[in-house]
Amino acid sequence: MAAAGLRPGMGRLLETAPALGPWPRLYSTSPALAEVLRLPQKQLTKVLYPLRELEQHLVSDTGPGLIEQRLFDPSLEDMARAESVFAATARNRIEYLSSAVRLDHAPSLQQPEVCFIGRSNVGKSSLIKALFSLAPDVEVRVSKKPGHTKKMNFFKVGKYFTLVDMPGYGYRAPEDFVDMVETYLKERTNLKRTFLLVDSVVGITKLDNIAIEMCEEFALPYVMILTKIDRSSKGYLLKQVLQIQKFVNTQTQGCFPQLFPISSVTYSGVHLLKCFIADVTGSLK
Ligand SMILES: Nc1nc2c(ncn2[C@@H]2O[C@H](COP(=O)(O)OP(=O)(O)OP(=O)(O)O)[C@@H](O)[C@H]2O)c(=O)[nH]1
Ligand SMILES: [Mg+2]
Repeated sequence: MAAAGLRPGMGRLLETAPALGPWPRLYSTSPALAEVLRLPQKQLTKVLYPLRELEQHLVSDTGPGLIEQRLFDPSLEDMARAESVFAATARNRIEYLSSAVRLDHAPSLQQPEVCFIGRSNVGKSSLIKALFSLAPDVEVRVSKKPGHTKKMNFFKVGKYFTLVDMPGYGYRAPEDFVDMVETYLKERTNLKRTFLLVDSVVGITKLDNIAIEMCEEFALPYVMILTKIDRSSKGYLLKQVLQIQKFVNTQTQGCFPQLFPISSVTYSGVHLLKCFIADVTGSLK
């Protein structure tokens, strides 16, 4: 079965997977880790470690570090623990808290906070919806039309942290975007990490560059997420990843050197990202 050759701990996690029968698709359509662990190894790597899967297509003499993917390399046990942080239960309430158009309207909380910024339509709300797929009562609105999210939307993840879905910059951005988002990024004291989403099909645009410069200027610790990876061929995605990785390595100071490619459709990369968020907010202790 698919477990052969997998890392320690995976076998035990597999035992907890429900008996589902053979997996019919090329990748996961289920957000639950236990079900992902039942996939054949190739598909499993693609869902849990998309960079590792891409790296296999690099020629061997290109040298290490071309894709910085092993800085954050959690065990499957950590991924399972992170999953429980993101799973709603009676004791772990995951809920929409409030929306704000100004920082002084934001809920005042002591919990660590993470926020998601990026161009309108890049997939911020879709990603948050995918992160909350085990909390189906939480409503996160997504739309084909850019500029859908107009306010900062705050969500509480149990006793662990809050997560903020931001309006997008660029096309149909709200008028007060700059006041709202810049002030938030500059002054929110419990903000632990900013996740900057870049469309993997489009690459880093001029507008993304402005956001990157803002993160750098405010000395924010930020992380680049590459969205919509289900939309490209492997070859194209690899080219984009290498280009963006080079940019991060040479042009940024505050950006975490490991990229997080994700698809909110196939859940590829979403489990790893959940684990990273749980880790940076101190939720895995
Ligand atoms: N194929 C694919 N489509 C995606 C993915 N993520 C988002 N989309 C689509 O992209 C569009 C925009 O998604 P949203 O999540 O609303 O984007 P947003 O960044 O929140 O946009 P604003 O709220 O306008 O700033 C929708 O049509 C989504 O279905 C993805 O991973 N794969
Ligand atoms: Mg949105």
